[in-house]
Formats: sequence, C-alpha cells, structure tokens
Amino acid sequence: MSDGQWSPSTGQIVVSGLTKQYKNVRAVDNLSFTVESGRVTGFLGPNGAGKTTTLRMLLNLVTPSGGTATIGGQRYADLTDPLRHVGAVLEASSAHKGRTGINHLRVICAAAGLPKSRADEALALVGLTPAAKRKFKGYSLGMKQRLGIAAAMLGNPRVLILDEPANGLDPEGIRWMRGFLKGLAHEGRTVLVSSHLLSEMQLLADDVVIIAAGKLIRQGPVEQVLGSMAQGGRVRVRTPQAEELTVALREQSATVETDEHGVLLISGLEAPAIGRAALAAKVELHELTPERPDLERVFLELTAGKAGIR
Ligand SMILES: Nc1ncnc2c1ncn2[C@@H]1O[C@H](COP(=O)(O)OP(=O)(O)OP(=O)(O)O)[C@@H](O)[C@H]1O
Repeated sequence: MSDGQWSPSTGQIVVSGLTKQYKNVRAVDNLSFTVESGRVTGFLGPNGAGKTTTLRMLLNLVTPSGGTATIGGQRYADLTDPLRHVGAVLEASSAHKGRTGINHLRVICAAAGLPKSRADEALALVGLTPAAKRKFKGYSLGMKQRLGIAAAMLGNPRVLILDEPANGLDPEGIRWMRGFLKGLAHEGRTVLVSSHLLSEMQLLADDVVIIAAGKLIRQGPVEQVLGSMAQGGRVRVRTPQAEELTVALREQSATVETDEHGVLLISGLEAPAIGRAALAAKVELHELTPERPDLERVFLELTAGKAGIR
C-alpha cells in the first residue's frame, strides 16, 4: 500500500471556528480542533453532539455556516483528486445487493480512474479476499463494514475518516478494526474515528476530541485527558485487617468505603500515604491500587449537563 503518493506531513486536519446552524439547532458551534497524522484520534460526544455534522462538513457534504475545515491545508472541495487524499466511511457500506464484493470495488475504481488492481489490493487489505466473489446481500454486517473500509482505501489515502465504524460489530470484528486502524496510523496516516463507545476509544485512540452540544469540551492525548481527572480518584486496598486500617485511615480524614467483596475503596488520601498509614498501624496489605478513572467516567463528567439528546 505504500506507493509513496502521500506524505504523512500533509495529513493534518484543522477545524477552525466551524459552525453549522440549522433552522432551530446550532448543530456545531464555533468548533476548533486539530487532528495529527500518525495517530488515531477519537472524536467523542453524546448523541446529537454534532459529530456527524462536523465530519460531513470536513468532507464537503454539508456547507458550514461559518469557519473552516482543512485537510493537509486544503478544503476538501479544493482537493484535486480527493479519493487519493481522503478515505471516508460514514455509514455501513451499501452496495448493489446482487453485486459481488470485488465488483463493487471495481465499479468505484472505474468511476474514480483508479487501476482495477486496487480493488484486489484493498479487498486483501481488509481480509475479504475469500469473500471476493460472494454477493453483497450475503455479507454479514462486519463484512459490509470491511467492504466500506476497502472502498475508502482504494485511493491509498493518507487520511481516513470513519463515523462510528465499530457500530454493530462483534468482539472479533471490533478487535480487527482496532488493529487495522492502529496499523494505518503507524504508517503515518491520519485516522479520525467518531464513536460513542468510550471504552473502545480508550483501547484505540491516541488522542481524543470531546464535544457536547456542538462545542469543544476537551482535546488532547488520551492519557492526558484521563490524567487530568486522576486527582480525587480512589485507591483500592485489600487487607485481612480491614477494620484496623479503616480506623487508621479515618483518623487521617480519608473516606473509606467497602465494596461487596470486602475491598476498601479509599478517597482523600494518595496511595503512598495509605501505605505509610498501614505500615504505622502494622496492617498487612495484599493490594494497593490507585483507580484510574476510565474514559467513560471522564466523559460523563466532562459532558455533564450538556449531554441531553438534541
Ligand atoms: N439536516 C439537519 N437538519 C436539521 N437538524 C439537523 C440536521 N442534521 C443534524 N441536525 C441536528 O444537529 C444536531 C447534531 O447532529 P449530529 O448528527 O451531527 O450529532 P452526532 O453527534 O453525530 O449524534 P449521534 O451520535 O446521535 O449520531 C442534532 O440536534 C441533530 O438533530
């Protein structure tokens, strides 16, 4: 797939002051963020946040009311040969029901002036070669998703934009998608993926852009966004001397709860301080683990009050 036609350095996406006003709804509201090449960026937001509208504006399918969106410094509309620059999967692939997978791709190649061989290469890339000659109507949802991605890859684009690609996939399909998209980013491509599957994004994304009600809530590397919420996280402690430790910790104003397995969940003290308190009280510890807030929790906290379905 590396035919040298694209340069990773020109795959940056820049969204600047982007706005879309429908009659009564400001679907996207002065939104600005950047998406770097060589990384998977998760585009997250609750229902109605404006993700699809933003992606459609990026791809020139919806006209912005204000602001700009560029890919490699150019608006999509100004790209001379867009399929060779940007591949997009906006919804599960649709194709003529009686057409085979390979023919579906060949038709697109012919229309886009791409060599027919690209259809075979793209099909192989998504692992669909064994189903090449099967009719589309017999494809599972996972196979349709793969075919959609194969279509997006026909022009060997340096930028991939996918709207909810994991929708309806089984765990094996999701695992495949994750590996595939990470591989594309590893090659230096820009991969922008919208999703409401936050736990999946935690495994997939390098960076996240979180929006709610059309506005930017937070942007940054996943670890940084998670880390910014780590303050106030809890510490899990397992000990055969729970009562003694609870007394010792409460003396230091910590809050101690016990879960259904007898594990202590401590807030208000960091792990080292808990360890010191346990040592001083001669309490044996079997586990001392700071709980990292997961993306799901961070997301709910960040979008709280703005997450109403619009
Ligand atoms: N063509 C349209 N006309 C009027 N309103 C629209 C149109 N398209 C989207 N909207 C509204 O704009 C808002 C943002 O919608 P959008 O589909 O971009 O959100 P989303 O984040 O992709 O949501 P979801 O996760 O539910 O797909 C919603 O309130 C939606 O109802």
